[in-house]
Amino acid sequence: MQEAVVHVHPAGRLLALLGNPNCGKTALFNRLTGSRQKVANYAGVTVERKEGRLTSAAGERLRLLDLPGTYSLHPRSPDERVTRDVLAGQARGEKRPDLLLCVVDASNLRRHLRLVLAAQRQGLPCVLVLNMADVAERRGLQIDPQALSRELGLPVVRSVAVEGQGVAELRALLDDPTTWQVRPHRPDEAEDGARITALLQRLGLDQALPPGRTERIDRWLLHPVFGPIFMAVLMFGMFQAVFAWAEAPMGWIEAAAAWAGGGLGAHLAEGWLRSLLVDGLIAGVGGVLVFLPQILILFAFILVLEESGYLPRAAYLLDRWMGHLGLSGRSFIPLLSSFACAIPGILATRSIANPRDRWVTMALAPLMTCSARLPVYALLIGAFIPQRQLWGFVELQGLVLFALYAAGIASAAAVAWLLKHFTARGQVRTLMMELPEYHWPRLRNLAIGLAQRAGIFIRRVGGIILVMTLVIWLLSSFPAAPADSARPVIEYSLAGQLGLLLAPLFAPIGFNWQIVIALIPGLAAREVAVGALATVYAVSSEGDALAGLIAQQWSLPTALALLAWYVVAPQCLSTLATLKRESGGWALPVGVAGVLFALAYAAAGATYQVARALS
Ligand SMILES: Nc1nc2c(ncn2[C@@H]2O[C@H](COP(=O)(O)OP(=O)(O)OP(=O)(O)O)[C@@H](O)[C@H]2O)c(=O)[nH]1
Ligand SMILES: [Mg+2]
Repeated sequence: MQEAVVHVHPAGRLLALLGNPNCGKTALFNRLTGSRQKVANYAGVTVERKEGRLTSAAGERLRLLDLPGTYSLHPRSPDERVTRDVLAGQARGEKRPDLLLCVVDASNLRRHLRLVLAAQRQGLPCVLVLNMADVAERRGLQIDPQALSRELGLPVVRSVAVEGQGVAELRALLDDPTTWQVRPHRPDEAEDGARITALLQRLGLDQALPPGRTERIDRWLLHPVFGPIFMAVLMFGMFQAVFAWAEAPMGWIEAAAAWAGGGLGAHLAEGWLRSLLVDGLIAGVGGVLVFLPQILILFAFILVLEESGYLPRAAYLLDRWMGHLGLSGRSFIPLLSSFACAIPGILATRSIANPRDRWVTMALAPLMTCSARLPVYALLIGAFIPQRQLWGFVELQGLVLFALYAAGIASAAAVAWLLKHFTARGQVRTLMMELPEYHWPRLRNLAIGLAQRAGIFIRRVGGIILVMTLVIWLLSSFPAAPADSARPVIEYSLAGQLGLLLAPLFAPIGFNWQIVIALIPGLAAREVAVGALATVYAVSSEGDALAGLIAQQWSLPTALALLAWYVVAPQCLSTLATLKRESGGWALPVGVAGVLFALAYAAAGATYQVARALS
């Protein structure tokens, strides 16, 4: 039988947002469609096409595509290819747009207008969105939208996307039939530069802007000596804050879980139901949920860094250093995103043009310490590292957390360095990266960002973590022990038996069988290991908090070995699946998993043996 591919497009005319990176396309998209796509102050935030719906002023329903930013229609990186394909009508399952909304940064017309001229040559109707008008005006640029409209032969709308200015005018334009007409354009690309210069001259916009706030700040933050010092202090302060600020809210969550467990325990008769609810549900899920405050503090820092415009500066400062590892500053932002989660980090590599750099960056992403590791780190640090201050102002626990993140970065550096020697290096690259204007982060965006992260974490806790924790509870509770058993009850259960069976394999690196049990469901989501430990210990003991129990029962070398394991081990199946999808084959995920598991075993083993020898 033959099958024909039939593309069925949803109803409604199709609009697409086109523009250079970081000109505010996604901010406008969110305002027009009510979506909450990620907006941040650096180039290359959007790497996929996203769809939303909007209504015109008169009530027509239309579809709008948000596209990755691009400097030209001759794509150099995978994300730019996405945009080119949509414009050419070659994107799979999508028709060619009926109208382009060309977004430009009004304070940077000379560069941004090039793409507008290129868009006009596509033979599609265009509207020019003069975004960041607030920034341009603050810097003393007076742009007359009507004059610009006459020069370009396009409708022009002044906009401040983050405040919703210009949105109503755009909606109204969509009801005007002339908006949808293709206008004549000049075909010759070679003349674009001269044309833009002449145009800016005629509009009186060709004077060089005096140095603004951004230049003044950068004199310090990009200073060869002061810049790196500032960056180090900033990162260090971030990890200090994660422990220092989270203490109180963590106490509240712990108290709530203990209260719920105690209350339920008192009302239910001894038996499997009580064990399921108290040991499985409350111990397991509460054990993970307690780390929410720390995760949110970490994300608050990351969001402020993203919105302020500091991130590309950090990339710039690290570029030379990354060059020694065979990478460029381009890899910095994908790697930094991986501190939240490796999956968006791997997606962000689409903005890297060089294929070799791209796959190396993807391979390194799992080594960056994702937020799912934070609960495990925090649990072990809380149990084994005393709460003490060094030199009167440094929290020891925060220092150890900083060291663990640094260890992840150091192992990534080591792998990158090895890869540099074993793979063909790409050609020498100079970092071409825009340094955006600094912005004050908007409180509203920050709150939305944090609420989204909290939502993701709570859904994980209520979903995969809950399910896995209950599975662990089942496996650790059945089959039940005989009435006259001499050994601990849990050793009769399936989980106990499996753990005991696998334990010899992990004995050389200091793991006991309880850890082994916790690591297996940890493959589904790293935090599950914490919930699983909480459940395994709750089943086999009475009521103490997990941190206290493991502090009694594990040796310090065992705890350090587990930390070392967690720094390196590629314990997340969804990351490996993303690696397969983005690299288009099995070689990368299988290679990464193999190498990193071997490294994790070696690192944990070395840590264990050294710590034992020293203690
Ligand atoms: N002051 C000001 N800031 C804006 C405006 N529009 C967007 N921004 C900020 O500019 C930055 C970039 O916005 P995005 O919407 O992520 O830009 P984008 O064009 O989607 O960027 P890519 O996805 O990387 O191509 C963010 O920090 C926004 O908050 C505006 O009109 N005025
Ligand atoms: Mg975007």
